[in-house]
Amino acid sequence: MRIQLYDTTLRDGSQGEGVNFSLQDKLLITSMLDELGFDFIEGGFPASNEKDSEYFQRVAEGVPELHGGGTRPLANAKVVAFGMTRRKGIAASEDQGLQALVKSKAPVCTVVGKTWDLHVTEVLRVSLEENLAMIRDSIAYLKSEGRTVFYDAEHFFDGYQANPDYATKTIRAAIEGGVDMVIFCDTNGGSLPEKIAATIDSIRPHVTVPFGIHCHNDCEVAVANSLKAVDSGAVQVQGTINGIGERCGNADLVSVAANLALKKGRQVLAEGGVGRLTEISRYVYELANMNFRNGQPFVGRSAFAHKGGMHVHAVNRIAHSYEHIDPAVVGNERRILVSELSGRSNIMAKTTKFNLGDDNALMKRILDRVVELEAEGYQFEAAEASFDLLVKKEIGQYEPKFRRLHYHVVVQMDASGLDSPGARPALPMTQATVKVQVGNRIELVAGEGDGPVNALDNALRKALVPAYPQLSTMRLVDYKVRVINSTEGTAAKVRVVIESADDQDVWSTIGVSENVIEASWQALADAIDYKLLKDNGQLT
Ligand SMILES: CC(=O)SCCNC(=O)CCNC(=O)[C@H](O)C(C)(C)COP(=O)(O)OP(=O)(O)OC[C@H]1O[C@@H](n2cnc3c(N)ncnc32)[C@H](O)[C@@H]1OP(=O)(O)O
Ligand SMILES: CC(=O)C(=O)O
Repeated sequence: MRIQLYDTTLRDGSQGEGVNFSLQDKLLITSMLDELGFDFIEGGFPASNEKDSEYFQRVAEGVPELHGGGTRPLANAKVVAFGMTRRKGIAASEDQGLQALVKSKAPVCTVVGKTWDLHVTEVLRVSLEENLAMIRDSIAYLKSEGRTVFYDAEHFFDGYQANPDYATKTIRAAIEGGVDMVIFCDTNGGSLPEKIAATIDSIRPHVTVPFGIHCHNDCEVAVANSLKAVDSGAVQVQGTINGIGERCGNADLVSVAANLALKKGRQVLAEGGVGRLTEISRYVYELANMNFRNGQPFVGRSAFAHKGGMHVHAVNRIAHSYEHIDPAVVGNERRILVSELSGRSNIMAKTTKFNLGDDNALMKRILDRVVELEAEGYQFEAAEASFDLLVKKEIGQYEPKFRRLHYHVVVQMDASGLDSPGARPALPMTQATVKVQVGNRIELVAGEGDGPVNALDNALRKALVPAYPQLSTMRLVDYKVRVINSTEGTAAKVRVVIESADDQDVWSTIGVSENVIEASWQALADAIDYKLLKDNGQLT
């Protein structure tokens, strides 16, 4: 049986700290959710702000095509407008929030209402009877306007525990109002799966309409709770992509979809939708301007990354020995990491592109070198391009493309700006001079930059571009520095990892030294070496 997936990334997800989608972001995410086959997309709270009310007008005109320009109508999903039950003491038809739902023209409206008597009397400060009327009237009004109506029973599980009789009356009021589906919400995220199952079993005889589940993740079990509710008869799961949302977030619909499809044999999404879960997860992180969560189940970069030597040995023989599913099924990929925890199998898997055969002695030599360098502070799992260069050196196929003769970096700052109150000090002047040998030529070149590494990079590139013009297409995209043994104060070693890119590839290189400039030089030099070998076809 199909389980409906109701995405609230654009409403409850936006309630997550630091999350703020622009209108265009919302339209793009809507388009991708629709492509994957999500059933419902809760686009926003039209009574809350202009952006959300405009969203519904724009979706009615069409969502952006993700590949190529133009707009298109939704193909799979229905868009949902969110609001709350009418305010106390007024008719539903007079309530501005409900009017905003009607004005949104969304075919489906979800209204949230109070289940927990504590919230009714102490937060809303209305009588228990008035709250029942607010629920009933609001739903009846939206139904009279021709909408499909879902009722989010806020704090359902806590409310039922506190006063099951009253909680049941609120659900009956929704049904009397003509609701199409009741959604049981674990709003505070404090319930465990056994409470979800027991509460649903207890209320079920009173629920004559289909029901769904909406869980928050405050106990880190929102996905488990959602799956449990499906076992107990829920036909809809509400959640957000990557679990973003208020406080600790919502049930991660990516994991919910994957578990329902792959573990429980339930039908979800459109054909091919499960295979795009990794894509949508990363897309939403990008638009939300959030870092990917490497350890995220199913779709994280590390979800199928094998590091321990014994694991890699086994995975090389039979992949599912250490994988619960084939990563490709959710659009992810297997990765083999190299580190001091590796065995020969990691090295063999990482060097297949060099066609080294199964030369055990060579694998052992490369492994020993990795272990030795990692003991000095290198970390090759973060710098796969430097690992490739290490392999080339160990197999005797490395020819340096340039030789460092000398570099000199100056950072100069004077007292300007310090004397006049309120003035900001000038930026330091940074210059680097680099002397390198390229073939028979000696190049002595100076460069400037925003900081010492930028100046060094500019000078080194300037020195090498005459011999290797392809370096002008390469750029530095990320620079990370980390103190390795911080207890040793200024004598501590630092590890620099640089990410570089050209029009085709992105690669990472590493340097380690007591001196941050020297560590940066090593990583920059490796980045350039890698680019030159790659462009010459010498990395296969
Ligand atoms: C569980 C959830 O996530 S529900 C969704 C929560 N999301 C949001 O709150 C984001 C959008 N919210 C907003 O933009 C604003 O809070 C608005 C527009 C909804 C309301 O703004 P304001 O009118 O300024 O009220 P404010 O936010 O301070 O307080 C909420 C009001 O709604 C009332 N209220 C809360 N829930 C309900 C409900 N289910 N039914 C009716 N009234 C309710 C409260 O009693 C309070 O009114 P009061 O001050 O008269 O007692
Ligand atoms: C409706 C909702 O977001 C909640 O109860 O958590």
